[in-house]
Amino acid sequence: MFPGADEYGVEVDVDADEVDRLLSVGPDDVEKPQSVSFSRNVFVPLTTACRYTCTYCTYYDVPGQATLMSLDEVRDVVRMGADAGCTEALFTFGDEPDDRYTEIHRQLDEWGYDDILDYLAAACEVALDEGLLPHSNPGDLTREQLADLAPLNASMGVMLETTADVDAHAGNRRKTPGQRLNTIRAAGEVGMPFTTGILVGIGESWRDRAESLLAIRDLHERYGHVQEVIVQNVVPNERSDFERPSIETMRRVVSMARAALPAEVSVQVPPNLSEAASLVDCGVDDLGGVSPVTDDYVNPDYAWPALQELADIADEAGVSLHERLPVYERFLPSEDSAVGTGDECEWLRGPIVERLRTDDVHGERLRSVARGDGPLSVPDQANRTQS
Ligand SMILES: O=c1nc2n(C[C@H](O)[C@H](O)[C@H](O)CO)c3cc(O)ccc3cc-2c(=O)[nH]1
Ligand SMILES: C[C@H]1O[C@@H](n2cnc3c(N)ncnc32)[C@H](O)[C@@H]1O
Ligand code: MET
Ligand code: SF4
Repeated sequence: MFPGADEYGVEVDVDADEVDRLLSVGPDDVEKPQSVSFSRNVFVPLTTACRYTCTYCTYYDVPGQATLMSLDEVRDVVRMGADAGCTEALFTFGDEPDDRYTEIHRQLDEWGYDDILDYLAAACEVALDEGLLPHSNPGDLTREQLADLAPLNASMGVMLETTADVDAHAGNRRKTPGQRLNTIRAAGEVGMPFTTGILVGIGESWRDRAESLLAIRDLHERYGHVQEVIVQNVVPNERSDFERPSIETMRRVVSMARAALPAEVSVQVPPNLSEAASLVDCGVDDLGGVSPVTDDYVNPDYAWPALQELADIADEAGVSLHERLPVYERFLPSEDSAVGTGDECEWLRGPIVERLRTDDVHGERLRSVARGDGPLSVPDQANRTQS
């Protein structure tokens, strides 16, 4: 069983024969997708405080130096995103800061919030109010924490990273495979469309990669909630000198991911970190969230490609490009229009469905993306006086 799995009572079924099968899979064994998708997002790094210290990470600040965005700042950035035609507010930040971050706890207390997740809920409400669909990745969560955030998120995510016990997660405050798997399972239990993935090049073996992908498949087979699996290559930064995996390595891991996962689960690579055009024929069918207005705060040295570059990636790979919402189509309410009319939706809760159906300029935009009205169509600056 994987490290830490006992502690959380997570049992995942990883078949040894399947691991062996995946170890022999390469680019010739998978089908090329017909199209690739992406989502237009605005990145909201709520806090730079984090209870962990992953050695590959340049995102977090040490206690005493961490920052917390105010809700006014959140509103400014999501509004800018909505005006630029984005559909997604991406809330990704440090895992729930521990007691060492007195500055963060003091500030949250002063603003009247119990903890960072309570504050995240308020930030999601701001994003919805400004016309965007929240996708939150605040790190590891319990089922109760996920259930509290579920009504305010179109989808959520956490990278499994790896099922292996790697030095990159060493130390007494660290990610454990058991806790990550527990988070992915909890998302399934509450019925939350979910993004997860593996980080490639942090000291894991080929066998670990195969096992990680099969662990994700097993949890998806139980709950049906995994919408996409990110195959993310580690990149060096000013804090760490991890070697970037070669393109041959990435082609083989992406092929493995495609061969491991059922067809309804997308395989994503981030186009700012990887040579995406050379990975499409290995099964990549999604380029993730791309922002016209904010940096990738997790990997700030790696700029987002412009929309034209995404079109070029698709062209070079010989597939079409289309824009999607942060939640994949199969989780949307099903009857009639792109976002349905009935009261029943298996996956999305009231505030999200209401946002999708609101009769304003942002609702129009979300519905047009849901209908698949043209890959690169962005309205001219959304006119607020009309909304
Ligand atoms: O800009 C980034 N977006 C990241 N995203 C955003 C992601 O590309 C999109 O939000 C999803 O595709 C949903 O549309 C993540 C989302 C997750 O749920 C989990 C991990 C990541 C990782 C990153 C990342 O490193 N940088
Ligand atoms: C948000 C996600 O970003 C990834 N992440 C963190 N640091 C790096 C890095 N140096 N290179 C690539 N990905 C990274 C982790 O997988 C995390 O879960
Ligand atoms: N801290 C979270 C995690 O590692 C969110 C992404 S990293 C900024 O899962
Ligand atoms: S990757 Fe996430 S959990 Fe790890 S140190 Fe960075 S912010 Fe914290």
